[in-house]
Amino acid sequence: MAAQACVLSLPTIVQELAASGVQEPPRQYVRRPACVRLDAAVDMPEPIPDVDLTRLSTDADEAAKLRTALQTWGLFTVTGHGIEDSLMENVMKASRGFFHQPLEEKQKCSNLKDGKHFQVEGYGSDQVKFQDQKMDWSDRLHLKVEPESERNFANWPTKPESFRDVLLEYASRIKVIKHAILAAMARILELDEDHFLSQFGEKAPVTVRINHYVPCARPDVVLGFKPHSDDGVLATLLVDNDLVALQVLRDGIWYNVPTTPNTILINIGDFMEIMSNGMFKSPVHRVVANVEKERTSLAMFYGLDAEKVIEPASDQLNQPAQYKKLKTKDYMAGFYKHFARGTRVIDSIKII
Ligand SMILES: O=C(O)CCC(=O)C(=O)O
Ligand SMILES: [Fe+2]
Repeated sequence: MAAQACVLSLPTIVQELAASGVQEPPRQYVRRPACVRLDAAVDMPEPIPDVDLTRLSTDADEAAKLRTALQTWGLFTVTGHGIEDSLMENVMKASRGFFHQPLEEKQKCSNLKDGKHFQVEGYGSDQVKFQDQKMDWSDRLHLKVEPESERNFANWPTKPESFRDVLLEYASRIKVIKHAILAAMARILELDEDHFLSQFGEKAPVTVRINHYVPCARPDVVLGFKPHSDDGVLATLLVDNDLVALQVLRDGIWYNVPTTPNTILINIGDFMEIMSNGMFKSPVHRVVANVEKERTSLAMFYGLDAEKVIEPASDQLNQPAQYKKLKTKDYMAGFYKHFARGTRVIDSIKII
């Protein structure tokens, strides 16, 4: 394990650290002295809006509910998507099952190629980009699902055996949600119904990030997932238990976001905030650690073709542009740098 002392190149697997029985998290996980508990938050004053997809295109009340969700929390749950509970249970079972395997098996999908060169796709922790970077108390498996031509099964787990098929099945079924929601968002802004859907391009990526959070004796000083907003147009989230762990920031206050198994939570991403000229906000969120229980979540991100220009629909909305336009690949180049520092690319392209 001597190589793991070099924090910059080889971050530790948190699951291994926790299994070794450490009580005090190592320095690189500790974010600040415990004057403010990092896991502190208040409950949301109202339930997260729940949008019924079967009524979205015909019922004005349902569309109004979506509009409110988009302009307040940037988060909502969806029903009426037709995805069976059994499929959601199976994809979460396979996801959790992956993390419950011996390290050796998981390392077959390591995101450190040749044991040292970091790539986004694969199993491990996030890239350490600079000295003193604070690390999250979680491990993750990151995979590219689309475009199909860029699916690299060499990075995918072969165990649990069901993993590949169930994930692909879930990814193909969940597309209906993206379509229904993006068409409804365009209608809400009185844009052409395919305004957002037409932005994706042929090589638009769909990526999956499966997060595994193990218990930590000091949830007051570490975070399971640092504050961030998601890249991409939107993200869907599925969880394996009802632990209160996800929090969203609004007007400087952290709110607990209740999440339950078999319920799909939608999260607006930065690209949508830009394209909607700030009408729809991409929420800053984080995940707090828990003393007793582990948790697994599966987030699916819908991005745009790397060559596409992300730009506000300011002309169509008759508004001055609030964000500079930029190519998706330039946004992504800045994303991981900002992500590591806990800052947001979107803040750097706002027109003040
Ligand atoms: O685990 C969660 O609840 C959220 C995960 C998340 O925000 C992400 O993967 O981007
Ligand atoms: Fe996120």
